[in-house]
Amino acid sequence: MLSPATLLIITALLCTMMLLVMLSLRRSRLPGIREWTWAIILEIVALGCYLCQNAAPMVIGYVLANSLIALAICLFYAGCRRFFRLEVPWTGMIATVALVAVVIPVLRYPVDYMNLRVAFMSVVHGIISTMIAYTIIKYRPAYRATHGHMLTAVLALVFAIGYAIRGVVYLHRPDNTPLLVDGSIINLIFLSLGALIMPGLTMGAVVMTHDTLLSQAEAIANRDFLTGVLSRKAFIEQAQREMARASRYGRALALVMVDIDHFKAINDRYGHPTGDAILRDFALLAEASVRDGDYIGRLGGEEFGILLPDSAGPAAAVMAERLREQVAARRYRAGEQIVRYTLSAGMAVWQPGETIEDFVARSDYWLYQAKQSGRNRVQGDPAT
Ligand SMILES: Nc1nc2c(ncn2[C@@H]2O[C@H](COP(=O)(O)OP(=O)(O)OP(=O)(O)O)[C@@H](O)[C@H]2O)c(=O)[nH]1
Repeated sequence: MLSPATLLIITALLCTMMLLVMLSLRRSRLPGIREWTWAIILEIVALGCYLCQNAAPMVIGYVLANSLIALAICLFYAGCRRFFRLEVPWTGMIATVALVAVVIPVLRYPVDYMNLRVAFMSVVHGIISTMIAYTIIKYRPAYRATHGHMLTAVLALVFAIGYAIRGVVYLHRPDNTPLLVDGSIINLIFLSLGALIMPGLTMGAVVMTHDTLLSQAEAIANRDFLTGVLSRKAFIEQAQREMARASRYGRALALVMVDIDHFKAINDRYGHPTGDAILRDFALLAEASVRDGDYIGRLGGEEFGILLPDSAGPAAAVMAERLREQVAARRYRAGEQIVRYTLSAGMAVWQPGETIEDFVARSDYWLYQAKQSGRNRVQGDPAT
């Protein structure tokens, strides 16, 4: 049968493995990793102190061990707050650890109120585990699947409930056998719960970190770094998905190609950084001008694509013309100077069976025509 001491040794090994995984994530520089790393280090040290309970001075086996355990769970909570870029309530956390450091010796000397100590520590763990679960559920990203976050929150809740039960059970425990000696099944179950909390939560933190890193990598791959609109690759992929949808449901789909006029001259006259700022300015104007569900992508230097699902020619022409007018009326302030710019646009409505290359080429053709006939205008296929 597993003894309490063996359980603690296994936990310490588990924590060490989770520490190595956590250390491997430090390079990501995500907030929260440092606090989570310290939490697991302190947990390992606390387990060492517990194991020495019979050999070491009482202050190490009881006061230091419990204070470190409390500090570890507080630091894990701090890591969660930092992960979501929230303020960390350091004062409350220091007060909690100080309370543990005071209450534990009071419940140990001169009379050993062991069951009361266990109940007290269970309350501390239960409250902080609930706060961890609440923080993760409340602040998890709303715009994507968050299985890793939910896993961690559910784990924290399970631990909170387990600690609540443990507190109640130990308050009603008839004998006062020390936990490290008590080989009863109920003690082993509760010890396992306490032993698993830090490696379990750390595993959840690792999954949340991976999830965040993956979504950051996706954003980098799919977004144009200068303007924040879709990259060329992501825009073309989206256009292909919308073409399939238009084909399946017999819906309209329009593509407007936009090119800022005489952009080279803007760069030459005001400098490259101002040219960059104009590209960002245009992207902001375009984003404000399209409907939810439309897509904007930067296809090359100063060329953008706007994809309008469920829009036939007239609706797309109205949108393109409105954007052209807004840009022509725009006075962009760059330091002391006011920069004015215009755009040319070519528009095409997707024809069933048409490939993405032909669709883009048709819009490009009309963009070329708009440039040739004097710029600052929108042109499109007369059939649309
Ligand atoms: N500032 C800035 N300039 C860029 C960027 N990408 C491309 N360009 C510049 O955009 C300019 C495009 O010039 P052209 O292709 O001659 O086109 P244009 O001057 O806009 O002339 P038309 O399109 O015929 O009206 C080039 O000078 C590129 O160096 C960028 O990311 N930032």
